[in-house]
Amino acid sequence: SNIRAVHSYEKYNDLDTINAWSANIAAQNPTLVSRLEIGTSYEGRPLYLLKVGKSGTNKNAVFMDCGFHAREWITPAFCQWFVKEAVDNYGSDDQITDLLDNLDVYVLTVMNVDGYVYSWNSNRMWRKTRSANKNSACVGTDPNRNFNAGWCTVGASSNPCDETYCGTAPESEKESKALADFIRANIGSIKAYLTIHSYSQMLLFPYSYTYALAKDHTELNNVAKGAVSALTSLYGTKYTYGPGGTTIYLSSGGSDDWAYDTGIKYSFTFELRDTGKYGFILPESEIVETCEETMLAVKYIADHVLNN
Ligand SMILES: NS(=O)(=O)N[C@@H](Cc1ccccc1)C(=O)O
Ligand SMILES: [Zn+2]
Repeated sequence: SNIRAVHSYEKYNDLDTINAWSANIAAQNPTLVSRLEIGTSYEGRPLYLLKVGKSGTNKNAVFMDCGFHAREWITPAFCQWFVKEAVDNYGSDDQITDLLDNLDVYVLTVMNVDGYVYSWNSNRMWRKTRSANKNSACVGTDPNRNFNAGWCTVGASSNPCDETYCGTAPESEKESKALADFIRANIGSIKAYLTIHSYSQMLLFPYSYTYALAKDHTELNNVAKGAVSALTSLYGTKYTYGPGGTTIYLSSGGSDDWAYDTGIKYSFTFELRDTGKYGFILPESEIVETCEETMLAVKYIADHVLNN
């Protein structure tokens, strides 16, 4: 039908509503927001990237994505919240104004668009992409096992029927390749990579594909510590933080490890609310609090990037 759902920041929005929202927020804030397409998905849907920041030349940037895993609906909700907060508070909130004057924030609101649509229409617990696998009836690749970082060595499966299927090769998925191509093309300016997942209430950083400490471990650990205390200060939500391998589990092919090894020092994975009571099916009543507290952590990291 041609009836368009009304967008709300306090509800989960389907992909059509999100795409209408991203077109509108760019059109209504032409000096702060522009929308570009960085590729198309397996099923042919556009991958829209929002560029948020005062227009200027050779600014540094932060890249943030949401919706890697289809069922993690709180994450696109947070990416939308971030953009809304940025445009609503630019000019009034000093931290936001400083941030957007000096940094661009690239926001990929939904990375796994096909999976997200499938989780709305067919299987709420879907995780992977929706690409066909040769010689298998099983569908999809885990996009967070599909990057060129220790690819398919630990914590990933070469069985297309598994939830952590690594794909046929690094960046085998059109969505992974589009993201990696954009970052490679802008590697000189992108100083931070934030990938937003749920659930567990954790702030993770490289590595997940090995227990070896990242060369920047001490700094990343200190930034994570500060970001988590900023987050916790609002509603008391408890987060743990540390390298992915020891904090959650060993896993390879993750986008954060790939971004870090590609030269983006400030690479973090957020695992938003909750710790398992509702899990991926976080009630809409928790969207606002989750977004508000996560904003504090993201602003803390962006501030560190700006001042280092
Ligand atoms: N969001 S989640 O529940 O799927 N957990 C993540 C955990 C994770 C986070 C960062 C790098 C690798 C793995 C996952 O991809 O398994
Ligand atoms: Zn995830």
